[in-house]
Amino acid sequence: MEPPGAETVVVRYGDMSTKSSRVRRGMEERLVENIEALLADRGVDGDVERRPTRPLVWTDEPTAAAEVAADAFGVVSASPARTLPAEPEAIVDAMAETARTHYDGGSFAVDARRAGDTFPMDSEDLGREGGQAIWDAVEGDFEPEVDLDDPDFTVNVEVREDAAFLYLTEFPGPGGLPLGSQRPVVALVSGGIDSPVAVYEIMRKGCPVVPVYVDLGEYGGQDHRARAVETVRTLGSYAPNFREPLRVVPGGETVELLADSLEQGRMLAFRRFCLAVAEEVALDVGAAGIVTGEAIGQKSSQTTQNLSATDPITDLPVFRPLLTMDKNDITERARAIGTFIDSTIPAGCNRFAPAQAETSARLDRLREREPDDLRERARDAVADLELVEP
Ligand SMILES: Nc1ncnc2c1ncn2[C@@H]1O[C@H](COP(=O)(O)OP(=O)(O)OP(=O)(O)O)[C@@H](O)[C@H]1O
Repeated sequence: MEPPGAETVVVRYGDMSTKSSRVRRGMEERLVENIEALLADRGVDGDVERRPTRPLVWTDEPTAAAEVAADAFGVVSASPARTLPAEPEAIVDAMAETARTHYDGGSFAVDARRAGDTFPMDSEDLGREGGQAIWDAVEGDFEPEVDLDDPDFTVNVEVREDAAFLYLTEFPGPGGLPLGSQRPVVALVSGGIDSPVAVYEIMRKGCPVVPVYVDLGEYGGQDHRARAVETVRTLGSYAPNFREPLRVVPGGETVELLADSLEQGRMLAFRRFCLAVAEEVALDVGAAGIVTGEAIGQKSSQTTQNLSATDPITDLPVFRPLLTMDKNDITERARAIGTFIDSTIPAGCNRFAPAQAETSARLDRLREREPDDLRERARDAVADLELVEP
């Protein structure tokens, strides 16, 4: 719902506001570019204006533009709004007009906020005057009731030094930092439920992502790969100006070798191979680290002991945004961001996991058992990777 005369979107951000003014300015510019790219990608008109603390989108489609802006990383919320002079009379009149258009009975409230000290009224008085104006505007047709705690209808106003913004709805955003405000990372995407959520979470913190899928050959198959491609496509819709093709790295030969030669430690040797692959790609693209979808104890291969045995294959930091999350919460997140359906494409792959899972691997034993040339294998596989545009 938008107020009559709405012609803008008020964009609010969170963590960026704690930065120094120089850093914040850079991030605001980044955020503006990202919102512009999202609007263009989704075919919604809008001109984004960088303003201190509140970027605006000038648009003929405020509700659609607010929904798009609320998908930008860094944004806490976005509201389709009407811009008004920062003057009590103009604001109170617009509140009454908004109520005449949208109020259809029940309780109501005015939520007024004020920044700066040039406005000649405090927010409580503005709320009271606006409430009275709304009451007068609708009492002929309804029996209005004021309820400040749980109203059916709320008219919000944010008064700033140079303008006021009247709005009825807030679309929640992901929070975090604007994409591109951190160095890129390489993400290992298997297309399961977890790794796409990990990618989303690291993007939410500002890191552009180079996605990598290790093809399992006979142990994977077209559908296993399709899950990765589809989830990367969905994730790309949040990052149109940072979209990277999926790097599909042929791992079939190594997976077969591990399946034939290792019972104990097979999964962990494969995980180490994946990390070595990711490191090769990271060196190539200048990425600052590697992202996986692992969470402590979610699978036998993901005990803290096992994680400590896989990481030493790489010198890069391994980022695990889901480390302490529970499966239910991860699944809920996957549904919310739209990757869940893709992740549940039946992959029908052959069983690579050993009958007896290892939960407390020792690095020295793992090194003895795994092929000596795991790194070279990773290097060779990366040399043969295929770029797949999702
Ligand atoms: N074939 C693969 N290609 C790329 N990365 C992979 C692959 N298999 C596993 N990974 C990485 O290792 C992590 C743990 O792997 P695991 O086998 O436990 O996950 P999964 O169930 O296949 O997928 P997910 O963790 O995405 O739900 C994944 O989150 C992912 O980051």
